[in-house]
Amino acid sequence: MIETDRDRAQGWWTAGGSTKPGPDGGRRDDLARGYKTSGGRRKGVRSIANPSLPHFAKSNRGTDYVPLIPVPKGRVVAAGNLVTPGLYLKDEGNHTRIMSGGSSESSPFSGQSSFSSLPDIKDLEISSESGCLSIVVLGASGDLAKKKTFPALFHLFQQGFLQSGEVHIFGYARSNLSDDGLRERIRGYLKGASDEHVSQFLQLIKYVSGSYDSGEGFESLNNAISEYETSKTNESGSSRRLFYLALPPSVYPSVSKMIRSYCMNPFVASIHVVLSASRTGWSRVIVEKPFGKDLDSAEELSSQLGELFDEHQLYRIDHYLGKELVQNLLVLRFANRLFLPLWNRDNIDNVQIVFREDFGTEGRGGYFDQYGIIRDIIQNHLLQVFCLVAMEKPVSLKPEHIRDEKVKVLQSVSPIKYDEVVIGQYEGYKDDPTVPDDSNTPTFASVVLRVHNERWEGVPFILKAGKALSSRKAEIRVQFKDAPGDIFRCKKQGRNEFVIRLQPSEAMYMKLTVKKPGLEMATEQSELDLSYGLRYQDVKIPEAYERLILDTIRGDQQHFVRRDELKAAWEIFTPLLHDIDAGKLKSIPYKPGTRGPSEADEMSTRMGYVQTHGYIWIPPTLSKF
Ligand SMILES: NC(=O)C1=CN([C@@H]2O[C@H](COP(=O)(O)OP(=O)(O)OC[C@H]3O[C@@H](n4cnc5c(N)ncnc54)[C@H](OP(=O)(O)O)[C@@H]3O)[C@@H](O)[C@H]2O)C=CC1
Ligand SMILES: O=C1O[C@H](COP(=O)(O)O)[C@@H](O)[C@H](O)[C@H]1O
Repeated sequence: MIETDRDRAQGWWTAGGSTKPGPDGGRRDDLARGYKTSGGRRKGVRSIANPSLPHFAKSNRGTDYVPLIPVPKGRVVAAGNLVTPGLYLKDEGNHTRIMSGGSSESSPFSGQSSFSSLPDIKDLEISSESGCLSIVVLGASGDLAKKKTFPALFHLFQQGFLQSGEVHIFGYARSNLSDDGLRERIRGYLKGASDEHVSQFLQLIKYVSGSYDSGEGFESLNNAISEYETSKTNESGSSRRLFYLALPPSVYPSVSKMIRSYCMNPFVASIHVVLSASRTGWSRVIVEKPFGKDLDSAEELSSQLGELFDEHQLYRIDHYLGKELVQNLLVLRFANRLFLPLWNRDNIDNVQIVFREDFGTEGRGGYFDQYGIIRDIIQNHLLQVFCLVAMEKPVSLKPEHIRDEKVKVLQSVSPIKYDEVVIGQYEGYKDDPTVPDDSNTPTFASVVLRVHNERWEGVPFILKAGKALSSRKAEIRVQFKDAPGDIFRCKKQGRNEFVIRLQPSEAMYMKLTVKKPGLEMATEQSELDLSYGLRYQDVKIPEAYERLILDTIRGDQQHFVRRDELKAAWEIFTPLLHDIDAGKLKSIPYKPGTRGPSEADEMSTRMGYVQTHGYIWIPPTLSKF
């Protein structure tokens, strides 16, 4: 990409790069990012006097230190204008050079160690939790935005996490809408509050219309953001800018380039320099799934986004990671002595992670047919849950420590065996006019993952998802082995199962064998039951999106998918997906409103799953006590 007018106007300058000099002596990757460089070799920045300035942070991407010196629009950069101690910008007509008065020996570019005592870039960002906040919803006219994104923002507003005085929300899309037009579209989705409260929230929203690939719209968007910032702080740019891409993935690359070129907080950029302590803030981008269709396309998308943003600026959302009981998994596993010695191949026979929906693709057939249930649910939502069930204990709760462990367990998954896969398609799916008549796309799949490590060797993890089934639920079912030495002769009644129901009606329960109350010495299946609705009656469980947007504002990436995690996830499923796409595995038809193909239940039995018979759950009630 070539340097844009906006870059010139906003005056982004980098002082280095890592690849070949570009045509003007700048480096190619800097040009690709839309920055203007100060020289092919790090000439202009060699002599920064004070390497311990807190204004530099290292790139997560590599070994380079590439400071960006922003020159906001309207600021006159006179030759020798001092911008920060030891650093100044020298205007050289077409070029601005970053200069300093110090010696080259102390250059921070002479080696990584120069920066070892500097705060991590993330710490710098987390510290800037106050100041005005601009939330930009791209794709504001769409389904996800009105059903999930705006309602989540509204709930945060209701709970005081977004304050009228310091937040503004910008909707951006192609549709020709007025501010009020967008507000009226959203209003009906904002539930559980007075009209007055809803109106207060809606007043925070402004709409900007523009295309997803031209500078004009994004320039208007940036002007609107800057105007708001100026009205709050008398200075454009001193804010936190959050971009939510509620868009089809096909436009991610162009929209990301536009954001990068036109809309970033000009005082804090990717690999950044903060000009003064008062001008802090950040720019972060939330990206929705699907992140690609297979390993290659996902990697291509990751590289495109990686050219534009640092990993710490990218929040790849998987809304299952925002669900209450998914967030509880690590606490359950690692804060309870009870589970520590049991959670392994010696005690656990099999694990099921199940997603069921009692409705079909409902108007989304065109999209769905391109992806199928494995890409839609299993490769992301269920695999994330799988990671939290199967991973080892992280060193700490730092996001990187947790994500390191997730990557490790993904990398330990053996290649999927096709006799451990069942795929199905519900009858009637192809009635959707947007679905081809010969579609083999699965709307149901059950896939066994095997983890080749000391803890899990031999334990099948059955990941099962389906649409148009008999019920709606998502749960994790950990089935334990039989108790050895069956002196009660109760083995046939069923095994211990620990069930974590993610939805609906969040609950966790342990199915176990007890003495049947009464005079006889007989046994039966019962449960230790923690039903959230009963135990936490006054607690409103937050929506996944609400929680994850708040995490992004706080700069906590724990519940977001890291690039290498995504890659490892695609590595597991890509060969299978390619073979399904090529018709090598056929979807078995099943009737809507059933359990899916019976072959899936047969496979679960083959994997060792023993169904409990005659177990009846009596929902607890306090009425008798
Ligand atoms: N706190 C609470 O809310 C509690 C609720 N309960 C309720 O009690 C009921 C029974 O509980 P539970 O035994 O755990 O769950 P279910 O009876 O729903 O399912 C038990 C297991 O059997 C499988 N299964 C069901 N039907 C068949 C079939 N025809 N062939 C093969 N496999 C089958 C299910 O698979 P699949 O997942 O594919 O359906 C699941 O793995 C449920 O409704 C449960 O929600 C129980 C305890 C506490
Ligand atoms: O990501 C998706 O998730 C929904 C199910 O989400 P849930 O929170 O209601 O369980 C699913 O319907 C959709 O197909 C998929 O794209």
